[in-house]
Amino acid sequence: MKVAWAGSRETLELSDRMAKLVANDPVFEKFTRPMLGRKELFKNTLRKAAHGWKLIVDLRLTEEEAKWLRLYIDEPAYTDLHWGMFIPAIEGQGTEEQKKKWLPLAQKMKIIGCYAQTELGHGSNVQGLETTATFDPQADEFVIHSPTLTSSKWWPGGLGKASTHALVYARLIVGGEFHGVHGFIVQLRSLEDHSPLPGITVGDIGLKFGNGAYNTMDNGVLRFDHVRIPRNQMLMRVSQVTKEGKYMQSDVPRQLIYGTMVYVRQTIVVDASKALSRAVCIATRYSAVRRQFGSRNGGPETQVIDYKTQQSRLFPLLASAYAFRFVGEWLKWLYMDVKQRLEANDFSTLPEAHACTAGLKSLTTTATADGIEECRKLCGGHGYLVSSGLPELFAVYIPACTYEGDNVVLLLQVARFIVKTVSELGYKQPVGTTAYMGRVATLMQNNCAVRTAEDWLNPGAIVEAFEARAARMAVACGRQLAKFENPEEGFAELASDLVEASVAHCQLIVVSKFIEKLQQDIPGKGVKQSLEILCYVYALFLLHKHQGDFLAVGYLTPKQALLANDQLRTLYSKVRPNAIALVDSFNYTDHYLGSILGRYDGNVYPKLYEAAWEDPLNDSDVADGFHQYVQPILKQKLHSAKL
Ligand SMILES: CCCCCCCCCCCCCCCCCCCCC/C=C/C(=O)SCCNC(=O)CCNC(=O)[C@H](O)C(C)(C)COP(=O)(O)OP(=O)(O)OC[C@H]1O[C@@H](n2cnc3c(N)ncnc32)[C@H](O)[C@@H]1OP(=O)(O)O
Ligand SMILES: Cc1cc2nc3c(=O)[nH]c(=O)nc-3n(C[C@H](O)[C@H](O)[C@H](O)COP(=O)(O)OP(=O)(O)OC[C@H]3O[C@@H](n4cnc5c(N)ncnc54)[C@H](O)[C@@H]3O)c2cc1C
Repeated sequence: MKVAWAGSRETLELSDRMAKLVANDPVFEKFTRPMLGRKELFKNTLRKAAHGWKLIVDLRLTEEEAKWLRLYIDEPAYTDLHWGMFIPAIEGQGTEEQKKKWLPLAQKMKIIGCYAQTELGHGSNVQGLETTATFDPQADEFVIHSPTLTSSKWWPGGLGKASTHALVYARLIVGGEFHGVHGFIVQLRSLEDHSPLPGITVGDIGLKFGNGAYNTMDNGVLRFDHVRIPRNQMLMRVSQVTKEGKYMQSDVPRQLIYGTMVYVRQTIVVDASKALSRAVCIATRYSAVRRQFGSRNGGPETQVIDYKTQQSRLFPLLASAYAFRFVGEWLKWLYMDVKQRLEANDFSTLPEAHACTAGLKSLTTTATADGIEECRKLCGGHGYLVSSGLPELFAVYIPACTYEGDNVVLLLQVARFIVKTVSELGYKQPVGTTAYMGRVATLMQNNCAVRTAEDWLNPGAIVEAFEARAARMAVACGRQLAKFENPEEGFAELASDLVEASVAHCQLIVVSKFIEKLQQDIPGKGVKQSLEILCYVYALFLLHKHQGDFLAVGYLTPKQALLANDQLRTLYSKVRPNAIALVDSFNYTDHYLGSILGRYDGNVYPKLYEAAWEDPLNDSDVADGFHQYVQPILKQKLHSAKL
């Protein structure tokens, strides 16, 4: 199962090597992180990033190894935005000449870049950005300016203190005409002494949610006062401005300017399974250690993992972690395919890639953020201790529901794609993830054939149920929209229903990709069978949770919904014997898990007890401040017993 989770034996060995490298290096210690003040915390992150980079250079790590190293270091740093957004943006939107100039500098870390798109006033609405880039043909330069307070760049990671350069998204003005938002490489700080260049005001935006957590990152604010950059620092693959001041659009679609977001959304889906599996690993191991009630004749109490309620909350999350792992693998493939096509100027699959990355980013991050919090509750009171690892994991993870596109805004993008597909059904055969809509007549007509709980153990029955639900919800939205004279007004009015239809479509993708994965050759005794059980748990859990949808569209009867739930209970009993093995298969070191509750050796209580004494409050028996603030109250002489 370790191999199945990792993807291959080579990846398992490689990731294991990187995990151990990090776990055994004292520089990457992270247990004191929540106790550190902001300055200390940030300096420590700089130290870790420098040490990480040194290892990459000294050990000549490959890109793949460096990515695993970053994962196991487990600390957001400015380097994420440099490698994860600044470099990919130049790769995707720069001309060959621009790539030749900027990529070697960035890849050798001679410059440090960030991705400065969001502003104080606008994040989701990219076309609403206010920063301007006005072309001055006399000087052959762009003038970058922040005309209002709300145009201040706000949020970019790495901008606050570390970056020397930024990829700034600004409204292009040529000859007094606006040409929409484009990307510009702007130097922010001196390469000599790191001080801000003239016309640049830059700093950190302040503390964020939770202790430690995302506060290792210097999310920044940036303002420009008529800052001049050479013309060739506008990324010009999509459109060009000539020396003479002529704006030219190439054949490349304008949406390619959003290409970096598509890339990162894809990586976020892959990462969702890592964050969720980590929380699930902690909660599962601890649920086997923890015992409450049920002692008979002086025997041991019941392990909480044996309670059906614990299983019905925990096992769907375990199954979701595996489901997200496999859909992430598929999405990576889809992205690589689109990337190759884009390089060959084939843009036909870009809308599908946008809809899939946006929808799956939204679906998996929402489920993961909620899942981490559920795991905290599954660990009872001890889950609330920082030493459980869950509070910091939650605090660091939840912004994923907002960054790279607010999850609701992204589902509305999926809705546009679905509605368009439905409206074109008469004359255009849908392909890819919407191919099922080509069978819409059958899906609208056929009803579920399940008669017994065992009938639900059938991939065909499951896929058809999810297809029928998604198709019927999409068609219902299409019919409702048709009643509006103005389609945009209709879209705004029906937004909540459209979001639900998008969720149904995305859940169908995850379920189908899990089932497709099981059609592959999966070596290892019992591995495929265990994955099949998890796949059914994932699908039937969703079906149970959203049974209202399946019933409302008239595909299922209440009896069939009840049978699905009966089958789910049986499946939980099948997961139980292998639950610990299924989380051990993630192959996480204790360092990476960062949790006393999730320790591999299960030695939870002695370690919790020991850790309590390490809290600074326990440095002395009498706390600082006692004599000043508590003792006077204790010694106070009141005239009356009543206050
Ligand atoms: C420590 C030691 C380390 C050592 C070093 C080791 C190094 C190793 C390597 C490490 C690598 C690390 C990797 C880490 C990964 C990165 C970490 C991530 C951290 C997160 C940081 C966060 C960053 C951000 O948040 S950046 C800002 C993101 N912002 C958004 O997402 C904004 C959301 N809004 C939008 O996307 C748009 O504005 C939108 C889509 C909502 C609306 O846009 P619009 O212009 O108004 O468009 P619209 O009219 O609706 O649609 C027009 C048309 O275009 C289509 N469309 C829209 N978007 C896209 C798209 N992206 N692609 C393609 N097509 C798109 C849309 O569908 C419409 O189509 P039609 O209907 O056909 O016209
Ligand atoms: C930790 C973190 C790191 C970040 N890093 C970066 C970075 O490196 N670079 C960068 O450029 N940006 C970064 N961002 C910014 C991030 O991309 C934006 O915050 C994000 O895109 C959401 O935009 P917003 O803040 O404008 O939200 P808003 O759009 O203001 O959202 C507020 C509410 O309005 C709703 N809403 C908005 N529009 C609609 C609509 N059309 N229909 C229905 N509901 C709507 C949303 O659902 C949400 O509930 C980061 C943000 C965070 C939290």
